[in-house]
Amino acid sequence: MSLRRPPLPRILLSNVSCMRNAQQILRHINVSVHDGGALVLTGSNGSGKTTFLRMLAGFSKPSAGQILWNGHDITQSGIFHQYKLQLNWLSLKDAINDKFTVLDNVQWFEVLEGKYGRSLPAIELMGLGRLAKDKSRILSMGQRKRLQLARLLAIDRPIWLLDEPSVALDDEGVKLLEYIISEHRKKGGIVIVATHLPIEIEDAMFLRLPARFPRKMTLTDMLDRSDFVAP
Ligand SMILES: Nc1ncnc2c1ncn2[C@@H]1O[C@H](COP(=O)(O)OP(=O)(O)OP(=O)(O)O)[C@@H](O)[C@H]1O
Repeated sequence: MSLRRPPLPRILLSNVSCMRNAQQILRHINVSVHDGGALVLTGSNGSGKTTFLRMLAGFSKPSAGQILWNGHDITQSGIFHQYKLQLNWLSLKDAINDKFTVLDNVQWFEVLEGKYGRSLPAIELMGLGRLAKDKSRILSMGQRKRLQLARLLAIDRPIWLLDEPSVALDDEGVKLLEYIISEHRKKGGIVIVATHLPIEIEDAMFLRLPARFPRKMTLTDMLDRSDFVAP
């Protein structure tokens, strides 16, 4: 009988902690993500969701523990060089040049990636086809977000790191976001999302980061606690 080893997770966080300005933001995080997997980060404002994504993107390093990609520590320079080519980062800063057309704002990234022909279909899928030749400065907030999502599709890298991707999207936009996440995962892509808003992602793992500054207990909290005895 041959015993097959379980496949190595594509991404593994092993006992990862992160400090910012001498303050502990993330503490002892252990999580693994396989191809086709999705991880949803939730938690209150300031709990460290963006910090988590930035660490995965390599913008900051863990203060303890390791982030492994294919079993290799991403902070090693040779590995990081290959790892960063796998990443597609979507943040609240949209990096849209208002003077460029909608199409140019997607195509420019696609060309840098050495790819061709994906931008217009992506823009159309995201419902911006009619605006493709317009200057990006006329876009609404939700349309700007759709443009960012079109970029994800045009660049087409395997690991998506999405910081609040549904902010400013209408219901149809959220459905499109859910659709492209699902299609990406079917191809073996990985999606890691920080969000406050509900996004339907099938079989996603959820990681709720604890509040960094828990609010003070109110009288109601105290009365709700079964072990609380009034003085
Ligand atoms: N550059 C920095 N230097 C020092 N502290 C920082 C820095 N960036 C973020 N922080 C702190 O790290 C903590 C976590 O911030 P982070 O942006 O990761 O939270 P978040 O969960 O994404 O919050 P939100 O839900 O508001 O987007 C916050 O207390 C914040 O003040």
